[in-house]
Amino acid sequence: MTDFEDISYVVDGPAGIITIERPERYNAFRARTVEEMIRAFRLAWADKDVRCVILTGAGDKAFCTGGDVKQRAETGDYGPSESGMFEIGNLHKLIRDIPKPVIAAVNGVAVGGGHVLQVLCDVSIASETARFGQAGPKVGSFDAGFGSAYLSRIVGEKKAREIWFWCRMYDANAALEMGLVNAVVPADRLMDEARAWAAELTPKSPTAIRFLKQSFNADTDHQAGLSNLAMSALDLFTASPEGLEGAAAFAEKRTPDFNRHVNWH
Ligand SMILES: CC(C)(COP(=O)(O)OP(=O)(O)OC[C@H]1O[C@@H](n2cnc3c(N)ncnc32)[C@H](O)[C@@H]1OP(=O)(O)O)[C@@H](O)C(=O)NCCC(=O)NCCSC(=O)CCC(=O)c1ccccc1C(=O)O
Repeated sequence: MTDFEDISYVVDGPAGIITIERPERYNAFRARTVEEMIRAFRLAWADKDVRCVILTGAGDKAFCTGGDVKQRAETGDYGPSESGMFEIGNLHKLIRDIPKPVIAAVNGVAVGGGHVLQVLCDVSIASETARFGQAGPKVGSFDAGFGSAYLSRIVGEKKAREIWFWCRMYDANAALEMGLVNAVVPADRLMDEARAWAAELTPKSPTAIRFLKQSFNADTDHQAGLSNLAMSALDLFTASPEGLEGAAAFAEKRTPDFNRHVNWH
């Protein structure tokens, strides 16, 4: 496919490889990026030769840094898309619903909505240089759906709350220790390792894997409802003065001032 602008999609043996191609924005996504990823995942779903998907980012700095905060500071949204929608929730559901394993090849920083993407992948392989974390409370955003609920299934409630409330960054070994990733390899071996994991799937029964994936998902599928609610809440929050202050502060490279928004009910 050559008509992608923000991503690339290539089929390499049994793997459909989706690469976010916005290194100048640390592979942050805008509405168009999300829409293109959805198209690529659908191509991978329909292709009988593709046995798994590898999701990665261009360059050696970032896997994905979530929503494009500069775009949000400029226009108050994540920019135009063909559908007119910002379909991040549909992308999350697609990563879960595609009946083939999705491997995150985390080549750099995975933060905010970018971290949520790697959390939702079936397995994650990290380069030694990868870093992980959530940033919502720093930039006027949050993911109260899969990004928090499913994360706590992976690392446990205490750790998930630490990750979200304190917005710290964790290195690849810390991520491995807390079960956030499956393996850590030197940066120059990352894609070979991801391809090797993909090749190992080839002789396995695709139908058994499909049933297994659906079975794992069934246990947390109720979180899709939570995710819908969270997206609606986030739409309101990001347009609020508090949400806008977070994005503006990031774009202006200053500390946000949330003090006047303290408002407990
Ligand atoms: C990632 C950093 C920690 C890296 O720090 P550092 O190594 O010091 O590099 P920098 O100099 O900061 O960054 C280099 C360069 O990249 C630009 N950049 C980085 N991140 C972004 C971004 N997200 N958007 C736009 N641009 C970005 C940065 O400005 C620099 O450019 P220069 O031109 O050189 O100045 C650090 O960069 C950092 O903390 N980044 C911000 C991370 C962040 O806050 N991400 C967004 C979190 S909110 C979110 O993702 C919402 C997602 C979403 O929309 C959503 C909605 C509804 C439900 C769910 C979701 C969801 O979960 O996805």
